[in-house]
Amino acid sequence: MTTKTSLLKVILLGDGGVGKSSLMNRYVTNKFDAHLFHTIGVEFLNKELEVDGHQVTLQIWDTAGQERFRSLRTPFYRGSDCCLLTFSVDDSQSFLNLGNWKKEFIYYADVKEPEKFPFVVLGNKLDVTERQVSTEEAQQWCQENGDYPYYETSAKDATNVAVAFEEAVRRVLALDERTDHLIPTDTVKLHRKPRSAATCCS
Ligand SMILES: Nc1nc2c(ncn2[C@@H]2O[C@H](COP(=O)(O)OP(=O)(O)OP(=O)(O)O)[C@@H](O)[C@H]2O)c(=O)[nH]1
Repeated sequence: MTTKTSLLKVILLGDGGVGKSSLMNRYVTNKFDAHLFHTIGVEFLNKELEVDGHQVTLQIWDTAGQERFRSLRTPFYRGSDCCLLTFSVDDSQSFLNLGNWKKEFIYYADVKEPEKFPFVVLGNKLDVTERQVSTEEAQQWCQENGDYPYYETSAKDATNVAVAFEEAVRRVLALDERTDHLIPTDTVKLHRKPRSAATCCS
């Protein structure tokens, strides 16, 4: 019997500097770089995992948060199975911008039923001492905007990073059986390259 693996595309969106690349790198390579450059365009990494008995190849797309790279990132929104809306708990503006990121995603990904789409919200840089966004206000935003799961993460010390990505997978798997994503595992090695050649650098 051939084991089946679901190929899921998850995209990280949020303001420049909130830690999207760091979250992806922490999750996939378990490393943290305190001196990352801004992402230009989009890049992705794959991670294989098992969630509740399902084999999954998670394709994590990391996008450039800076406005000047908007046209380089939006073409990659389509086909996303889940969107991780990310802000930094020490940057209130990045929190205020969550709604804009959601709108941008829905528009460019051409989401037909936005109220059903699985968004997960990440409040990153939990390790910092000077917060500008409280847990309560972030939870409230999530509740009022679609009852989204909310995770406070630290890419620096790895707090909640894996559980947040796993929750994203659970949300997608819960939607349907993902039959359109089921591919034999022996074809999945196509996606095992550490970095996509089609991506730009950070
Ligand atoms: N203290 C702390 N710093 C972090 C954390 N995550 C990221 N950083 C730092 O924040 C800076 C920006 O991180 P990036 O991962 O490049 O942010 P980004 O959201 O990908 O930025 P863009 O590529 O411009 O969209 C870097 O100096 C990181 O080292 C964290 O959890 N805690």
